[in-house]
Amino acid sequence: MKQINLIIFGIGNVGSTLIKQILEQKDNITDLQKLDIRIPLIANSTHVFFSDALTGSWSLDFEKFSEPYKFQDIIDFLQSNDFQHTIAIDATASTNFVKHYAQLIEAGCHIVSANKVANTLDIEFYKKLRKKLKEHNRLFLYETNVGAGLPIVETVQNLHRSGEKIKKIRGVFSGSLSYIFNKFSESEAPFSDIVGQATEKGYTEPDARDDLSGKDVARKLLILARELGLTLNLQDVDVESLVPSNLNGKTTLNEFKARISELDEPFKQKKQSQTNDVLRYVGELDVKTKQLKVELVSTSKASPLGQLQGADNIFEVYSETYTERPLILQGAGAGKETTARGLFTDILKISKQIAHA
Ligand SMILES: NC(=O)C1=CN([C@@H]2O[C@H](COP(=O)(O)OP(=O)(O)OC[C@H]3O[C@@H](n4cnc5c(N)ncnc54)[C@H](O)[C@@H]3O)[C@@H](O)[C@H]2O)C=CC1
Ligand SMILES: N[C@@H](CC=O)C(=O)O
Repeated sequence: MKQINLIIFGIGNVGSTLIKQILEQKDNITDLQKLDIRIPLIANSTHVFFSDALTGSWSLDFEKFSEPYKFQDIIDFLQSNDFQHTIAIDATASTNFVKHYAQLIEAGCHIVSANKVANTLDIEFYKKLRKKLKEHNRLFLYETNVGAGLPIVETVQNLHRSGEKIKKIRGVFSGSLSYIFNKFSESEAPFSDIVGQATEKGYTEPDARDDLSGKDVARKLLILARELGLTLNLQDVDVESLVPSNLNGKTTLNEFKARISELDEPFKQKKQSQTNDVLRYVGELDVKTKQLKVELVSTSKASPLGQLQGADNIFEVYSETYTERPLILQGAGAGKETTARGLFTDILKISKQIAHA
C-alpha cells in the first residue's frame, strides 16, 4: 500500500468536485489499486485547512477551521511532514500561483494542473519549469488544460513522440463558447443571458472575458503547439476577440458584468446576417506555417462543427496518416464533473507511476 498525499489549491467548481470524487472513490482505490489517497491540505486564495482525514463535511470544516496563510506556510508544512509521495493540484486560474510551482517541486511535489497559465506564460518560463521538473525527477500532468476531460493532450503527445507528423489541428476548443453559440443559435434569448447561464453552469473561466476575448482558446492552441515543439508565445496567436475594447482592458469584472447587455445587439445582428446556419468559435493550428488563429465562423448545421451539442468540443487532427479524414476527438469540453475526472485521472497516472518506481 502506497500513501499518496494530495495538496489541493483552488476549491471552486473544479477543486471541490475533485474532492467529492476522490472521497467517493477512496475505498475502491485502496482495495483495487493499493493506493491510500489522502488530502492533508486544501486551500483557496486566502485560507488553508490542514486535515488528518478530510470527510464529506470538508466545506463546513473549511469554513470553521481554515486559517489565513502565506505560501511559505505550505512549504513549512511539507517540510515538517516529510511525506513520501505528494502531488500538488492546481485547480485555480491564478497567474500568481503558478510562480510557486518551482518551490513546490523543490519541496518534492509532483504537479497536476487544470490551470493553463503555467503552460502559456513566456517560453522561458515554460522551459525553466521543465528543467526544474527534470532536475528533481518530478512529474507534471495537465490533460485538462485542453478539452477538459477529453484525452487530447496525451493523444497529441503520443502521436508526436512516436514520430507521426501532425500537420494541422482544428476545432472548437471552448466548452463555454460552444454552449453559448449552441444556445444562441437555437433560442431568442439575449446573448448576455446565455453567457450568464454558461457561467452558472461552471463552463466559463472565473472572468468570462477570458473566454469571450478568445484568450482561453488561444492558450489551448498554444499548449498544443508547444507540445509539437513550436516555441511560440501567446502574442503569436491571431485572435478575433468577441469583447469590444471598451469592455476589456481597464474595465473591472463587475463593470463588465453590469454592462454585458451591450453585447446583445451586436450579436443579434451577427446572428441575423450570417450566411450559414450556426455560429462557431473555431481554433486552428497550422504546424508548417506556425500559424495559430481563433475566429468566429458561420457554418452549416450539417457539418461536424455545426452538429456540436451542449458544451462539446471537437478536435480534428490532420497528420501524415490522418490526411483526408482527420482523427477526431469529441465530447464535453467544459464542466466541473468532467474536468475534475480528468484531474483525477492524471493523479492516478502519477500515483501508479511513482508507486511502481
Ligand atoms: N470549469 C471548467 O469547465 C474547466 C476549468 N478548467 C480550469 O480549472 C481551473 C479552475 O476553474 P473553476 O473551478 O471553474 O474556477 P473557480 O473560480 O470556481 O475556482 C477557483 C478557485 O481557485 C482559488 N484561487 C485563486 N487564486 C488562488 C491562489 N493564488 N492560491 C490558491 N487558490 C486560489 C479560488 O479561491 C477558488 O477557490 C481554471 O484554471 C480553469 O481554466 C479547465 C478545464 C475546464
Ligand atoms: N472556460 C473553459 C473551461 C475549460 O477549459 C472553456 O470554456 O472551455
